[in-house]
Parts: sequence; structure tokens; C-alpha cells
Amino acid sequence: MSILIEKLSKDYGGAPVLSSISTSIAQGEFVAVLGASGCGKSTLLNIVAGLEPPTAGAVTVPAGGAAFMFQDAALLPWLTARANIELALQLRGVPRAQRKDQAQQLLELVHLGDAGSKRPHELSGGMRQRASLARALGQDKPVLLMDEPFAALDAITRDLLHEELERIWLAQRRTVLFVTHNVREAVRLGQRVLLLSSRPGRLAAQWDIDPLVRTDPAAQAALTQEITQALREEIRHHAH
Ligand SMILES: Nc1ncnc2c1ncn2[C@@H]1O[C@H](COP(=O)(O)OP(=O)(O)OP(=O)(O)O)[C@@H](O)[C@H]1O
Repeated sequence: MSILIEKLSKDYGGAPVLSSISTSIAQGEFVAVLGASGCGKSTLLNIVAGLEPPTAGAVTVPAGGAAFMFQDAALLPWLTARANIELALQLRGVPRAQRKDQAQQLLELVHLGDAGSKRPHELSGGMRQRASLARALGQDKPVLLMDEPFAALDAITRDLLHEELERIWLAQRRTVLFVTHNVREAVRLGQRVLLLSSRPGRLAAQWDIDPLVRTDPAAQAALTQEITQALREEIRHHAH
């Protein structure tokens, strides 16, 4: 077991945002979290990251903690892609002599091997997210928290990054908690999909995704439709 969430509730002083969420996430598992806008998905990740305390309940994460990747790459604009990654390595205590090589390996892992000397504004949105992923991986934490990391990308770039992320996840088997609005993305990447309800955010439903679904477009489409229907119902409730 990697992440244990027990009767987790959260409010910011007003109405509850999250209410009694319990689930456990296995080591190396990839879990996608879906829910309507404002249902508390980011709050859930922030609590797992240790950035926000829970109001009630408990969250247990592995001793090494979690790395975070956001929708906005949040790279330091005055540093090159390589230097952004080297900084993560430095913060982790990697000796200076090894940082350059390790940063290059990480750049190559995300297929940015030739772009290390570019600064963020010289990179496309997809390349910035690749650099951001390399930086998150450079933190070498057992858990990777991803908050809509590909939401701002065009569909083709997003599909490419799905392939990259899957390849890296299969090679490294980190535990991933991936928040998205996009049902197709959740079904494409997740071994399990959690659906949060709105106001308060509860665990409304979950689906285990059979890996065979990924190789069967009809099954993938049917499951996407089923989950989309459930998400729509959550959004409709919320609208009343
Ligand atoms: N620091 C905070 N202080 C007060 N309220 C907050 C804070 N952070 C989030 N909220 C509120 O908690 C609720 C859930 O927000 P959160 O960002 O977790 O939702 P979300 O599901 O990630 O939304 P979206 O999908 O739009 O990104 C919202 O009503 C938001 O206004």
C-alpha cells in the first residue's frame, strides 16, 4: 500500500469541500480522479502533498513523500530547462558533479535531449510540460501527484504526452494520482478511476480499468461513455 486516505474531510472554515473520503492506493498504482469543477480535486491533491492539513481524517503517504506537477509548468523562467531540472536534483542533495548527467538523462527520458539549453519561453507548451515532468521525476519521490498537467495542451500533443507518461510509468512504476476533467484521459491512463461528487466532494463511484480496454477502442469508448454519463449526473446535481 502506498497512499492511505481514511475518512478525509476538509473545509476552509465554511461549507465542507471534501467529506469522508476513504480509499487506499497500491504502490505503483495509477489512479485518475475525475469530478466537476470545484468539487475539491486540487484540495485532495494538496492534502496528499502535505500542503494543506485535513480538517478530519488522515492521509498516510510513503516516507519519501510526493512530487507535484501542475497544469502550468511553473518552471523558473530565468533558468534553462536543464538548470530547472538540476535545481530539483540539488534540492534533493545530488552532488554537483552528477547533476549535469542526471539532468541530461531526465531530459532524454522525456525526449527533450536536445532542448536542455532552452529557457521556458523558447519551448512549446508540450515541451514545457515535458520539462516539468522531468523535473518532477528528478525529485525522485515515490508518489507523483499530477493536477491537470495536460489540460492546456492541444489534443495531439496531449495524446503524445499520454504515451510518454505511460511509457515512463511502466518503466518506473511510481504511484500516480492524476486529476483531470477529461474522462477519455482518465480511461486512457488510469488503472482505476475515482469520481468525486460536488459540494461536498465524496467518493461517488470508482471503476477498475481492465488493461485490455486500452487495446479495444470499442470497449474504451463504451467505458468512457459510461463514466461521462456518471460525471454528467454529478454535475447536474451540483447545478441545482
Ligand atoms: N485555500 C482555500 N481557501 C478557501 N477556499 C478554498 C481554498 N482552496 C480551495 N477552496 C475552495 O474549495 C473548493 C474546491 O476547490 P478545488 O480547487 O479543490 O476544486 P477542483 O475540483 O480542483 O476545481 P477545478 O476542477 O475547477 O480545478 C472550491 O469551492 C474552492 O473555492
